[in-house]
Amino acid sequence: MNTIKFFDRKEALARYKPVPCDTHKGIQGHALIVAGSYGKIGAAVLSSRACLKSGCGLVTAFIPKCGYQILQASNPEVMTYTDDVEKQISDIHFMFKPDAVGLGPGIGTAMQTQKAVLKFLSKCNCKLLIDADGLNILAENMDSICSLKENTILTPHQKELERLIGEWETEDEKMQKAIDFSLQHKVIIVMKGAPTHVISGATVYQNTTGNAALATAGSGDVLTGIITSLLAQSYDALDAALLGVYLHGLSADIAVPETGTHFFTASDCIDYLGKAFLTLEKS
Ligand SMILES: NC(=O)C1=CN([C@@H]2O[C@H](COP(=O)(O)OP(=O)(O)OC[C@H]3O[C@@H](n4cnc5c(N)ncnc54)[C@H](O)[C@@H]3O)[C@@H](O)[C@H]2O)[C@@H](O)CC1
Ligand SMILES: Nc1ncnc2c1ncn2[C@@H]1O[C@H](COP(=O)(O)OP(=O)(O)O)[C@@H](O)[C@H]1O
Ligand SMILES: [Mg+2]
Repeated sequence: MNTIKFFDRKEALARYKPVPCDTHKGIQGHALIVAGSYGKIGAAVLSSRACLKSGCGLVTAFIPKCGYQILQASNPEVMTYTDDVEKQISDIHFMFKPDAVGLGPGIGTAMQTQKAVLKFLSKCNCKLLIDADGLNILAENMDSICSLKENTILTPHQKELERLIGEWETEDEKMQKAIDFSLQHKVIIVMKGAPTHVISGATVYQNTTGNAALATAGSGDVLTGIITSLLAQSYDALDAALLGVYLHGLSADIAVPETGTHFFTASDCIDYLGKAFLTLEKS
């Protein structure tokens, strides 16, 4: 069994980079969030807002046409590109070079979306995180995994992980299969759960923040936004994954004494992110 390293405040401080006082939005990173479909534009709203609220200079969301007004009204600071198709993504196109892309929350697995994602993956050469339906599409088209750039971040919950690596019988077997997958495909796996493990080849980190309040719709979409933001701000993939998971959990830990567990939603996770970042900035 591999040794597990605990990722705590000391580890987070060692990786955290304060924002330089002479920076500007043009060098704070431009992230692209590819998310949403009819009925799940909320996933795009949450992930793009979390991305912006984690320090990214510019955030653009690529969404189906039906999400335009919802997204612009919910997140006025986020720019949007829309697909030509109304209810789902059919062709991912944009006119700038993103520093990082977060792809998958709420996009569904319609055939035209699958084709669009596979085409995008075959051409994408920037830092990339794949979540949710992006992972489900990958699992249904395993050949395309060869086209992923080294250190692409995958953020599966348990069910999505099973679709990617197959079933397991014990927790040890699950961990070993995830490690083998990470080694074979040279990807970083954020194995979401309670607790979350970040797997980079044979190295496994266990996160030390987070609580049951995160068991609520959209909290994974928020995590996608946070990690993509850190990637765009020039954190390397492993540091972005580790710090993102830590801050996401910490935000919920800070929130819960004030909100309670039942009341807490994914939007609260975003609202308390500032206080989570402050615990690193103040030291
Ligand atoms: N407001 C929105 O627009 C929202 C959109 N969402 C999107 O909806 C799509 C479907 O996501 P789902 O994750 O619900 O669908 P999935 O079918 O991928 O996963 C749901 C299944 O996985 C199981 N599962 C999830 N986490 C688990 C865990 N930790 N341990 C064991 N089993 C677990 C559930 O019990 C259920 O059977 C995704 O694209 C997602 O991003 C969700 O994030 C919810 C909010
Ligand atoms: N009981 C729990 N304790 C700690 N973290 C949790 C718990 N339940 C869920 N989470 C976290 O919440 C997030 C849920 O992600 P996900 O299942 O993708 O949600 P969604 O797809 O609804 O956005 C993950 O980061 C997971 O680790
Ligand atoms: Mg999810």
